[in-house]
Amino acid sequence: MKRPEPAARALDNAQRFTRADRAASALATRISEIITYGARARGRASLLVPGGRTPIPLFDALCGLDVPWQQVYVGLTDERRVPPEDRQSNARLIREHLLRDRAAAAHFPLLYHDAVGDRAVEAACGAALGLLPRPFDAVVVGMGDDGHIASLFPGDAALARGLDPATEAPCVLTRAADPPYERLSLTLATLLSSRWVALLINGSAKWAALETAIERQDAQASPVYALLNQRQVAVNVFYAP
Ligand SMILES: O=C1O[C@H](COP(=O)(O)O)[C@@H](O)[C@H](O)[C@H]1O
Repeated sequence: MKRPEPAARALDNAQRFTRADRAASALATRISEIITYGARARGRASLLVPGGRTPIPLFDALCGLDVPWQQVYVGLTDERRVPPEDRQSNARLIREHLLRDRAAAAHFPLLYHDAVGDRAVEAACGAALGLLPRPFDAVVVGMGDDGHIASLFPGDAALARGLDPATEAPCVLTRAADPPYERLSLTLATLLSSRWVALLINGSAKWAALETAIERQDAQASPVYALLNQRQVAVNVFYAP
């Protein structure tokens, strides 16, 4: 089967590094340039980042860089439905690894809210996101070995809503199998409302999952395919084995 554009282009143009810390450092430098430019040009800049283990070296590299952080609004691509002090919280991860050193001056609206009812939780997520300048200056997306992006999981009941390019919903509630938490995920349409997008992946298993996604051409089976195979904004893949 012919590899579809623009997904194939994203893979062909991937920036490959020999080590994860080198990929993290190059991505941190690029992000610092983008958000510094955005803050100077428009007064405020926004940066969305994923949770998980992969971006930790990126956060460690980025937090000490010379950026007008007090003009930067940091947000998450997704969150677990747990309070920010919980060990599973992505907000806690961001506070521990990114919002320190120079980056401690950045703004960080929380996606999680202890609202009652699923729609209220989604609405609170959307309201928090509304505090970030749009289009976002830079969005970094992570990916699981199963091809999930943000918290948009294959087989999840909310996946179609999360991938719908026409949705006006900024956030959807989803459910992960492992660990079994309810999640809050930005919809793909929201993730793509950005001036610049990167996909950060480490490890040969994730690269193989990316290639499988492009071969299968099925976003329901591999949500990352929907991220790669769109023409709204180019996806810059940063990869280290
Ligand atoms: O649960 C999550 O998983 C993915 C991938 O995490 P990693 O540990 O394999 O890097 C991440 O992109 C997502 O934001 C996070 O909530």
